[in-house]
Amino acid sequence: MEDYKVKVQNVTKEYDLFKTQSEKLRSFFSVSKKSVPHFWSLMGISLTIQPGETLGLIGVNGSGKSTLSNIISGIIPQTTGYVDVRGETSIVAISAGLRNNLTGRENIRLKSLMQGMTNEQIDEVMPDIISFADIGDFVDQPVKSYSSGMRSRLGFAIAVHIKPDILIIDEALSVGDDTFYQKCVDKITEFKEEGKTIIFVSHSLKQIQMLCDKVAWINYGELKMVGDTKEVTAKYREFTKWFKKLSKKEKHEFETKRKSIQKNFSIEKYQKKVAEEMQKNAPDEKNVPAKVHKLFYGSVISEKMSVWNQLLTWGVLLVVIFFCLVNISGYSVGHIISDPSALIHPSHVLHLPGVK
Ligand SMILES: Nc1ncnc2c1ncn2[C@@H]1O[C@H](COP(=O)(O)OP(=O)(O)OP(=O)(O)O)[C@@H](O)[C@H]1O
Repeated sequence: MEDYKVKVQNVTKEYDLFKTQSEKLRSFFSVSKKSVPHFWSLMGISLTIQPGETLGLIGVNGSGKSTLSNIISGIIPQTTGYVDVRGETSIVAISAGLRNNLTGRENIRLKSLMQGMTNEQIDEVMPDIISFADIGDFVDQPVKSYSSGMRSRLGFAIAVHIKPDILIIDEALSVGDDTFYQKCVDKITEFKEEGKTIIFVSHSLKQIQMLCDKVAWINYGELKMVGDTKEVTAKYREFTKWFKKLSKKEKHEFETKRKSIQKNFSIEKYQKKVAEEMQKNAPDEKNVPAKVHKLFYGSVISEKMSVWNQLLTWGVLLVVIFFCLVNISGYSVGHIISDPSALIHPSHVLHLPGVK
């Protein structure tokens, strides 16, 4: 069996850019394919992370790093593709999961319980988490009153103390002060020494170079490069240097072009391309399109209703309405079927008091 901790294969993520909630609801029930603008945040990412490896995710703002780490941590589903996270994994994405209305202490208990810890284990680790987070009396205040630094410190403290198998750190070190930063780096190093797997999302190439064994550069929804930390960060630096030298107009044009590719991405064409490549690499392989279809959709729960499900929903709704009307009319179902007009001439005659 292939030895990996995390494997993502041909992963895409599509967002519908609805303007209002009602537009979203209408589209859910609509059978017609009236187009809503789409945006493909990821356009086919494949990578593996070995046990004990620290993978850095880099890329410009909006390139899809958080989308990918959220998919790996199970916070959001992928649109297509295969995601396998192995072992007894308890993943914590620091940027996510704190409940604003609960206090720091309640959040610690909630997240720890969700990770499968018992109340005794939580009581034992609680003082360590509070001390690591260094949020003082705020621990009994609702998280909504915290500064971004305090939130991040609490998130990080919980994440590292509940001892996950895979730790996902998404931009968490950018908000703390130097002392906290050093504490986090020490903790991450401790994790690495214990052989834990880490996914580290950061804009700081210095942090990436210090902590990561391997780096994946996500560029406007695509995996531009994955491999040795030094090589990938050097290429990324070249790119950012080139980008910074562009004029404001050129930067805008470049970004508009990239975003337009993400808006017009065709999943059907991509699926076809993957099938062609697979067939080219293994000419004797049978049923390649079906295999690729399974790879794309086999482990995905559709966020949208298929046409059949929509028709079924409408069918059930109409049957329910029909039986309600039959009930109100007072006739039998057989009678209504033979004479549908009876539906609008109920058999009951309402006698109002004092009216003959
Ligand atoms: N819920 C959503 N609906 C629509 N678009 C979204 C949604 N979430 C993310 N996106 C878009 O997907 C793209 C990728 O976002 P993501 O947050 O993954 O990027 P990122 O690389 O983590 O960016 P940053 O470095 O700024 O945190 C962005 O263009 C973003 O606008």
